Amino acid sequence: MEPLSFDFPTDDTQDIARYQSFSQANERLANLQPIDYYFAEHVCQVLGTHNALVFHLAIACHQHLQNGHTCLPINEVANTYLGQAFDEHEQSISHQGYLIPQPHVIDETLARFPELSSGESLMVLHNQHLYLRRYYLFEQQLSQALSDKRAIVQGEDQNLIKQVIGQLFQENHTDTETIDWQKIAVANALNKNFVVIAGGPGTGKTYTVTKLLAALIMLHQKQSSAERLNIALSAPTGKAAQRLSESIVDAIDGFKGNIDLDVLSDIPTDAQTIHRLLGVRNNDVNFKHNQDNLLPVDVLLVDEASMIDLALMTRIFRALPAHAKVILLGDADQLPSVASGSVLADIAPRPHQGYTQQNTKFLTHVLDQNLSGLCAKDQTNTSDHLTILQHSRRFDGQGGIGVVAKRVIEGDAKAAWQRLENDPSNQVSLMRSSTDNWLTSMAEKYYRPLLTESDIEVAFKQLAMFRILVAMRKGDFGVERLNQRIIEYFINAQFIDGSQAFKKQPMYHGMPIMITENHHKMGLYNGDIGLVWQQNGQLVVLFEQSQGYKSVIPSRLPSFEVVYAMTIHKTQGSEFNHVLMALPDANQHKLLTRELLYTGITRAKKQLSIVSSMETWQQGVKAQVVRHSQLVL
Ligand SMILES: Nc1ncnc2c1ncn2[C@@H]1O[C@H](COP(=O)(O)OP(=O)(O)OP(=O)(O)O)[C@@H](O)[C@H]1O
Repeated sequence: MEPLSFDFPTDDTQDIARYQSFSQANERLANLQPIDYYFAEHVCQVLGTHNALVFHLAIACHQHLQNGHTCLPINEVANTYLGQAFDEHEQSISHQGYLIPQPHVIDETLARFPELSSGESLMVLHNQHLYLRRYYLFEQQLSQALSDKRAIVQGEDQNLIKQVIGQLFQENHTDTETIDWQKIAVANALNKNFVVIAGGPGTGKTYTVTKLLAALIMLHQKQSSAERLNIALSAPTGKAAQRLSESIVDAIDGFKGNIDLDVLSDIPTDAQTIHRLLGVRNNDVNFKHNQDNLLPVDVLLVDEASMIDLALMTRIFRALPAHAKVILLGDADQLPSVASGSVLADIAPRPHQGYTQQNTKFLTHVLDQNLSGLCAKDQTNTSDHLTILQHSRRFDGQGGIGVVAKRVIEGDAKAAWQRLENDPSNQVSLMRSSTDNWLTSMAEKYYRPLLTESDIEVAFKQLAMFRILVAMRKGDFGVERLNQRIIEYFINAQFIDGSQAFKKQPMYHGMPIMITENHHKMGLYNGDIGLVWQQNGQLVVLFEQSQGYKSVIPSRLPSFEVVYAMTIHKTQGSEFNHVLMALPDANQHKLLTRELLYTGITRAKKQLSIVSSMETWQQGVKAQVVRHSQLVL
């Protein structure tokens, strides 16, 4: 392929420049990756143009995708420099960058390429946003699938629904003003095939959805054939799937005596990862289940939906039969997925926008309560598919963890900090001692017992007690350094044999590890946690399974790392009794966001310790994750 050259317009703001190669472009544009450059080159080649603006917008579009956005909003990049950078020491410009012009210039230029708006070209222009075609199609397909499924189903037997809900929620509300959001969440899922039940930790998402599954089974039993309703449970990670299974088992136990046993026994308890559900194929990015080979399910429940990116969510919906009902559970305030998109946050707008008149009428009838207050004033902006559970049973109004989490997500850094400084509930505290002090005291208390424990069940319970959470991999408060410091402490204190632990890869009894890549054949996935264990004279690594443990010889493990400390991103879907969150120095706080802090805080069940300066804290609470997309419902 002939390299393209780009003649830049000559004017006061733009030098004449000509890229003959990636390295030339790299001299002018900071943070340019070869893949950004070659994508842009390919776009221009297909469009048959040497236009510098199109070339640079294609670079920006590709870079946006790498940064988690699904598209590039043209108006936001107009009048900004792409790839301009400064040399801080010399206080001079290191990369001149490219000035993206005013919106009307962009519009006029892009209008010369009608194929961009056809949806068929490599880069697609849609509503003033540029996409890579693949992501445009993902967004379009998902929007369509969600709209189809969330439509209110006509002809449901509302009296039967009312009867079933009456059986499941027997408590007599004399106070007709009180809104029971759990009850609304159940009813709201019975007249449509797509719902989101959102809420913070402990708001009863799993409890509610278990009642919902019971309702669906009861309706199915009363309405139709002898065939069982085929319900699948799933979550993005192994850990989250395991927690979902456990919570559903607990909820079922709690319902015994109130709900018929033959209904409860039809509720499945075995959740699997989404990848396993869809069926991973070796050396193939496509799943076994797709539009040509649909999943054999009537109801699909997906937990921890905030972790699911646009591409995976689209693939889930592609693989579903038209009649299947989808229930997404999640906390929309948490960090979005690692890969592109922020699907849950996009489709669960907060505060709730209200319901359509039709849906409000349905809820009012089946719940036998006047719910007109839930009807949206603006009927063009409604969220029939959404219920937000409000009341956390884990964090009652008094506990410090719940209060700090709430203040952080509201953006009130000062109030959150004051609570950290003085918490009457003794749940939250600021660690003011030196790093050596808190690190060794935590390692002594929580991690040292693992070194001498001989019961693997007790060891896994001990490991779930505590975790150090950090924002980054590198730096003094990065994962790598903190893990290394704990190992060094154990060696210096002679709790472990230094000659063993200082080999290239430390390996000793009671060492916790985390898998960092998927290995489908071995059934080990990125984020799975194991314990190195002395067994019959040799070291193996044990992983918890729904029943028993998977044992793997260390030499056969996919890549992994020690996990005394881990990044907040990786803890999504997990919880610990005690969390210590160590935040980097103020000058590294660019990575910190409100959502990151909230996610870290809400991993703690009983105790939360924070290592941070006030300045870092304030900056973190102020910054919010921004993900550009046009996925709205
Ligand atoms: N209506 C209720 N009555 C009694 N107990 C409830 C009710 N709702 C929830 N709970 C209890 O509150 C606890 C938290 O509920 P649940 O696990 O369903 O919350 P969750 O939102 O799924 O939490 P997480 O996000 O942490 O998974 C559980 O012990 C559950 O049994």
